[in-house]
Amino acid sequence: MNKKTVKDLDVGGKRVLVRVDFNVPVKDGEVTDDTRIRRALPTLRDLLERGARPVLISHLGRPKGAPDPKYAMDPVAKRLRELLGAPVRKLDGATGPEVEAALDDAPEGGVTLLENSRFYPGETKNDPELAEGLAALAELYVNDAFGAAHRAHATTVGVAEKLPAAAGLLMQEELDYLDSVLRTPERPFVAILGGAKVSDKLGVIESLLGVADTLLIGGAMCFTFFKAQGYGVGDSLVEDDYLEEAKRLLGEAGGKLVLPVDVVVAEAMEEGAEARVVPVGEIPDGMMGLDVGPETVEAFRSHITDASTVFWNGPMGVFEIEAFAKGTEGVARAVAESRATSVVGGGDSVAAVSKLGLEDEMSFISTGGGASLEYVEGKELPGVAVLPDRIDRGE
Ligand SMILES: Nc1ncnc2c1ncn2[C@@H]1O[C@H](COP(=O)(O)OP(=O)(O)O)[C@@H](O)[C@H]1O
Ligand SMILES: O=C(OP(=O)(O)O)[C@H](O)COP(=O)(O)O
Repeated sequence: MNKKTVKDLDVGGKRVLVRVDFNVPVKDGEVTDDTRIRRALPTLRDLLERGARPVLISHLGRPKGAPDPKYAMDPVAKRLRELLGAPVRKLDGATGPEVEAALDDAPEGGVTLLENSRFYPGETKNDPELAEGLAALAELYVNDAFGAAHRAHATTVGVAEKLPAAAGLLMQEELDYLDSVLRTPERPFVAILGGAKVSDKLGVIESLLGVADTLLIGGAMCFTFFKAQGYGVGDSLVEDDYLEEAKRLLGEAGGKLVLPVDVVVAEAMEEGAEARVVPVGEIPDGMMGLDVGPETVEAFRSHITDASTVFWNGPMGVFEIEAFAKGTEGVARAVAESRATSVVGGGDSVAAVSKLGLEDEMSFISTGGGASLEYVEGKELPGVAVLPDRIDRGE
């Protein structure tokens, strides 16, 4: 990676705004997977050791541009406090005179965590006024939020244009690893896609098919393909705007694109719902597909076993609920057991792998799902593109 990093900045005594991706799963006020927080610690520790005063900002979930207690950063602050071993102060805003005044009183040797950036409507619009307000909080900017680098938002792009900026250590590690392994993968290269951000991910399938030898599709997105094939999908999640594209992709991809042969269905996506396995094409009306079935897991496993490189983003089903977790578990175990170089990316995929205690069996855990997908496609990530290049001394 030829970008300036935090190591190139003279941070001593300075206030440094750090964009982190603390978009972690939260249940009943507790962070249920802290991978993204732990992975940001090296940058935070480096800044603290060099006498900087870090001010952290992140989004959490997808609130609609206004404060929403469900997405407040307090549970994240609590977990960060336990992990960092230095004081963590959490503020209830992310910009404005009150925040500025609070930062003027910042105690030495700790970090300040700002409130969810998506409580501000300007964040996702990359509004220059919000970026200006954020830039007023610090003297330097560091982006360590690889998981959000594919978003051109005020905290990832706008503010980077207004302050001296650099990449954080996690950002550097992610880009260096993904560059070395996925841009020139050892073949066969098998990509596995799942999850629920269907409209985000359907768009990348075409370019992924250009890079991978086989693409295994599970999660919610397979139902758009089934519907495009003319199958009944009951109440499963479907992206109707993509049906034509799905049809075209199915025609063009041939055997490269592998869909489930059976699915787990239930009447509702909830704990205790009665689940059963049905062949694809036999999803009853009033039921929804919430996981891939056992025959699919076996079929996917044989592709994974033959692979030399595996890239996985998105759980195969609603793994948070026991009855719909077997597909994700089966695929996770197959990837863990394979001899392939394996990269797992995405907040929920990583949560699924760590829930099973399989992190150490993967070659690399990427903190970004959508971001790693776009990177593998060969796209430039806006949050990276905006950072200044590193010019070696003597050049
Ligand atoms: N068939 C399905 N129907 C509805 N939701 C699903 C289905 N399969 C997986 N999901 C959900 O997808 C979510 C993760 O999706 P996504 O955010 O795209 O993955 P990642 O964070 O790994 O990139 C999980 O919360 C999971 O419950
Ligand atoms: O969780 C994230 O992406 P991922 O689910 O693709 O890994 C990032 O924090 C980006 O979140 P967003 O997709 O709401 O912009």
